[in-house]
Amino acid sequence: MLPAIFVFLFLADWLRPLLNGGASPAHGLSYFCVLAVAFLAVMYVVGVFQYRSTYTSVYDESANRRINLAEKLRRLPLAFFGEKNLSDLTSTIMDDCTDLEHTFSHSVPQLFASLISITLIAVGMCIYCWPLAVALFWVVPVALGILLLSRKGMRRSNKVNYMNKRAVTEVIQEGLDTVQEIKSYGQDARYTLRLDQSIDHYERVMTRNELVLGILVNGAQSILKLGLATVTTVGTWMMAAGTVDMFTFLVFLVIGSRVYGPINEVLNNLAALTYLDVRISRMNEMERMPVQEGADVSIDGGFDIRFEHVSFAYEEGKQVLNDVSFTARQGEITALIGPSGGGKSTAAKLAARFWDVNSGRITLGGVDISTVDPEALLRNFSVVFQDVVLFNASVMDNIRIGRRDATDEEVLRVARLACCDEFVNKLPDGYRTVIGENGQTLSGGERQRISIARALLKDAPVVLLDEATASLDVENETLIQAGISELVRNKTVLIIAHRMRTVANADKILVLSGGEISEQGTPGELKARGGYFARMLSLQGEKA
Ligand SMILES: Nc1ncnc2c1ncn2[C@@H]1O[C@H](COP(=O)(O)OP(=O)(O)OP(=O)(O)O)[C@@H](O)[C@H]1O
Repeated sequence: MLPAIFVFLFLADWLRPLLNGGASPAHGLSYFCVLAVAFLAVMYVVGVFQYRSTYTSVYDESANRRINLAEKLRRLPLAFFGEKNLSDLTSTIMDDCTDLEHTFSHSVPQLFASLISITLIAVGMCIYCWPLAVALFWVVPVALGILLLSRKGMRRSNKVNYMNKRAVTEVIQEGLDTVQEIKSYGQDARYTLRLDQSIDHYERVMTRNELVLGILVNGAQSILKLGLATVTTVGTWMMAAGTVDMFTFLVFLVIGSRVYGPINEVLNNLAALTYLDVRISRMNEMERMPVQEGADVSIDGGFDIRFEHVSFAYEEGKQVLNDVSFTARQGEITALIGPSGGGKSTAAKLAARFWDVNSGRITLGGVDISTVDPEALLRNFSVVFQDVVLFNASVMDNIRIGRRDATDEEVLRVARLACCDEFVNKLPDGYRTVIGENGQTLSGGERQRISIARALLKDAPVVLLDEATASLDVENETLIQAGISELVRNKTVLIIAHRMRTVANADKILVLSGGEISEQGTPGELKARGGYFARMLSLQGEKA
């Protein structure tokens, strides 16, 4: 905008007298040098201000958006993560936010700046000589019209591109996650073919969509070029008719050669804005997901867990638990056993409100857990699953996750109880050794011992042990019993195990089969009844 004004002032002062054969210019070159410097200074100050207000605020906003999305994810029920691909969620938080950030820091400010300067120039030119202004600017609404009319198609093709790109990411992610299985079962060629096909498809569709987009944007930009031709034609005709002077005609030609640049920017930026729709709708989808609500109440009526007529299905029509009722008492060990897929892990996860029940209710110390905030509820739980998740940190820090403010001595005590000493002492830096992503440098049994140490450190009143010792050999399982005994002392313990020797000391055993409780009682009672437990005992050659 300012350069155009400068050019106009200079031409009006220096060229008009020359062309009209009149007086000499009113201002000398030095005046225009000072004016140029002043204009440059104003442009610089405005630029800095614009950078600060636009970029800084956009990046701040972007950081907040990422934190809000991550915070939202944290509060979503686990069901959400079961249905979603994790790489997809990461892409939404990182890539989509980056796209939004880039568009709002670059395209949107440019779009508004260009629109404002074009409007001001157009108004100025209309006041100066409206017929030539019409000849110069008639192309703008036509070009914008073409682009706006094709927005629906652009949105559709952007969505297809986006989905195809996500599909490629998923195939790559799956390949990385399952590299061991792919190699073991000789699936390399099949996997590579699948990856090739999905990349090929993505490229083909994207090239076609880009071509369509290119034709539309270039078509609109080509229309713009007609503007200069109509200015030349109308200007020449008006000069011949004596209704416009040479200087005015020249001003329009000069402005005409400059003004279409910003208009092209507007067209490009408008096209870029259509890319955002699908990204914004994905973020909105995430933000609209219902979170698990509940009050931050402390449980003070003991820690008995009661299942009252609980039914649950992960997917509609596929019932996993059916009218299940039982009580796991504080100070007792309640064991859940039964055939694979019977619903044992599901029951344990429902008790910790990883999912919400479909009907019936679960109470902890008499409080309906669906009314308790999941984080507040989990403060009462120590959980040891078979699939242990470890962080890329030292052994010490991985155990300290159980209780962040634990001293080194407390961490070492529980580590010893969980029999971690034996393998940790062989690591190069002992408890300070960083164990790699998800503890990849450790064996299954070692990872499980760290997980038990974590639970010991947390010392919560309710303990869930889901196949907690399944990765340990009999010798280590026996060794670790001291730690487990300390972990479960005076607690409400729900233990899931396939080895009958692991549950032989339980106070109560529940057999979950087909989502229903088929047997319950003490180990002695169940053995005498000759049902599932007794059969398993004899199959595994163990004594209750
Ligand atoms: N996240 C999930 N989404 C959908 N279905 C699931 C999910 N987790 C488990 N299921 C299904 O629920 C049923 C019960 O699974 P669950 O893991 O509770 O059984 P389990 O008795 O613990 O089995 P196992 O002894 O083999 O660990 C199974 O049919 C399983 O396929």
